[in-house]
Amino acid sequence: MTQMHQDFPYEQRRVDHIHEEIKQKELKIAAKTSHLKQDVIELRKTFWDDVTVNLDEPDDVIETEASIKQQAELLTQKETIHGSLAKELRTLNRLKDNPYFGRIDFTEDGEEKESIYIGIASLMDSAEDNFLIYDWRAPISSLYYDYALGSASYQTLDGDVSGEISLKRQFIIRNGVIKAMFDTGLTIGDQLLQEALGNNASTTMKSIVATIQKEQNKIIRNEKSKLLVVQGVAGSGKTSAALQRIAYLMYRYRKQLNPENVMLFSPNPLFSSYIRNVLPELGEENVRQTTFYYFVEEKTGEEFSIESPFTQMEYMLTNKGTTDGQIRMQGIAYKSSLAFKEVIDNYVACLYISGVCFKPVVFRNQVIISNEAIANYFYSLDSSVSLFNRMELVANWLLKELALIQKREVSKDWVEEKIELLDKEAYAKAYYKAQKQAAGSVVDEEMILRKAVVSKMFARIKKRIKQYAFVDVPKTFAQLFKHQEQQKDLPTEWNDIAAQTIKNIQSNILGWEDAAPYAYFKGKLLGDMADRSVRYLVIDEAQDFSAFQFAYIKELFPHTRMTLLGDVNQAIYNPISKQNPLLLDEKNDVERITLTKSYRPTKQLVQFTRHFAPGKDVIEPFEREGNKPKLVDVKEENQLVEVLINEVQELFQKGYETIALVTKSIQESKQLYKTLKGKIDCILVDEETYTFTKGILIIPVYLAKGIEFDAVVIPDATNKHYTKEDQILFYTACTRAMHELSIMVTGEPTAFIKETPKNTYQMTEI
Ligand SMILES: Nc1ncnc2c1ncn2[C@@H]1O[C@H](COP(=O)(O)OP(=O)(O)OP(=O)(O)O)[C@@H](O)[C@H]1O
Repeated sequence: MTQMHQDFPYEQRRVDHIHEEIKQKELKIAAKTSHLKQDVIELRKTFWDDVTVNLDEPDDVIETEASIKQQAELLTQKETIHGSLAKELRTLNRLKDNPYFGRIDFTEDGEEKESIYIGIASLMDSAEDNFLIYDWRAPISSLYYDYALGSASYQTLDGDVSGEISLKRQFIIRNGVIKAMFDTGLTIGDQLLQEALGNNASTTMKSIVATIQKEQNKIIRNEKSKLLVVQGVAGSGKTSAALQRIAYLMYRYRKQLNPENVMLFSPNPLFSSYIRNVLPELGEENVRQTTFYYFVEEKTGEEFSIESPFTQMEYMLTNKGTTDGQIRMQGIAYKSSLAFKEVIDNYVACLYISGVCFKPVVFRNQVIISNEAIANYFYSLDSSVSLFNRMELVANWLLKELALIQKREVSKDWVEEKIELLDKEAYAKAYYKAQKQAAGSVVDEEMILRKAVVSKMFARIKKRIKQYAFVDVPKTFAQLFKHQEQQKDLPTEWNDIAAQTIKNIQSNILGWEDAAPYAYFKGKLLGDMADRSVRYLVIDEAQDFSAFQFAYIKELFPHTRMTLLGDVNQAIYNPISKQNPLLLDEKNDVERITLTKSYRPTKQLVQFTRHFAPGKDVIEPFEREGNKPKLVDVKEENQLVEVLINEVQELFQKGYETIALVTKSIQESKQLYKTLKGKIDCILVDEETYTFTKGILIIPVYLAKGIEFDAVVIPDATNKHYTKEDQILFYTACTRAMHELSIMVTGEPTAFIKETPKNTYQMTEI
């Protein structure tokens, strides 16, 4: 019997003991909670009994206010305690089934040996003296992730603690029973990781705390740099590390950090729902989560309908050969660059002297303040004052002018007609107000009503003025595309790009490539508050952000610590350039971490896909065995559908639960769905799909990004379909597979397969 087996009875007894301790704690908390709940109900019922309400004198009012405040505070205090007890109960409940996953025996220099058990939360003994379980994020727990047996150290706020690890043990505990335990000499033993990765893919991402790898732990616990940039190959655990990092930060700064202080940009709503469970599973609330699309849409306002990145992608995929497509492609590349940001900055500098377009103030279809008058006032102000500060001065001036006009309007004839049209309620309201204002003196009822009518009509205009609606931002932005001939490094097709952009703006449409530039420009013109509430910003799939977009983000969050995670091999939106946020040559306060090991796929899948990875990075497989990818050459094109169906059914019979037919575009997905519908039970995933389900999914690669499936089938991998330019798309599609990959061709396969050694895949001819 091995050492591990010898300890089994001891370890199971310990688990049982912990189970008992937890039950006792639960009982105590339940008793406290029930008292508190009773208190809260009672307090709500008798809230007013203990409040002395007296409104006779100003002093009495103040006293009454204080008394209500005191009572409310008491209620809030009790509710908060109740909330934190409920949270504690939830944590205990999770620990009851699976109290811990690891143990290390650590002898600190000069101290006695201590057994440290590591789980998803800390647990103290009943005397609150000793830790029965340490939270995986506690400083001492980093020993488990970072070291094998032997000398080891960890950091605390008081300095480094060093010593010796003499045992490292892993557990799989379910429902309070130890299912397996392994002693390991390596950092984190392969067995547990093998078991985690060997399972079927899940429709929601799982936390990886039990098997975090050393290099991932560096990302999770990084605290030094203001900007942490992680380049990691497909399936290396970037998203997993990002989420565990957020959980770590929430724990490390639990006194200072609220969920609103952390923001996560994820690639699309489907992906957001895919990762939504991870933080709650770790006992943390979800943080602010959005996509860059929604973020920008909020900034641009309602003037435009903004094209989504997917529609842009679809346009590019289906219009590549057309003249419009070529022009647009050049436009996208230019508008993604820092050179374009400079063009905007130069244009904004010119606007200090002239050029901002204004809209007239209109009342009852009449211009009451012309746009020329507004422009004259704007440019009469000191030109050293920023544009947005001048906007505020203009707004104040307009409101004053409006007050004078409003006064004049009150006695005009049209008001009488409006009074007659007032409904009973409005009439009564105005009358009541009049009575109150008059307080005993003679009431000029008509005058009061006139004022009420006019004031109501002016209220909307005033509100719009306060929102700077008098500035014609779209028109001012469009002008940028008219006079740039003097700019250096303009793309050759600039005039056509400009014409395309102006046409879109005039139709109230913003192409995705114009969305961030417009939002940036609008912020320069009208003012955009730097967001100080976000202390940590995590950007997943960062390679899909253009240099322009990232520069904009940095201006909006000047004091925020950022973590960027991505893979240059998967940059499907932007042609990868030196300006890509992952490659930016930032010197100050930047730390870079590279992940080269791919955990998602089997060894055989990595040995195949790494031959056509677009970059030159090293890609190491995790040693998990599986089948070689399958290349199915269908000789007769009309048999393709039947072969495809057989392939999918075969995979299904093998027990795979998520099988994705990954296509290049949504157009291809829709076509395939039409063909297969009724023949097999399949689901079309498009931009409107917000949750991810098991089954046979038909999905375009740009929506499958970041997600994984048990098996991936590429329905058409011919060289006509995946040309040289589609390397990133093809690579991204193939790397979504965890266990199996099947590639179909009818004719010549794509060059990427042809250049891959034949011994890395199995070829079948049908
Ligand atoms: N340390 C780990 N322990 C267990 N599973 C892991 C670990 N690291 C990664 N994985 C698993 O590997 C898979 C890929 O992880 P993840 O999606 O985080 O990678 P990624 O780098 O974001 O991938 P991609 O860039 O291809 O979208 C997931 O199933 C994840 O649970």
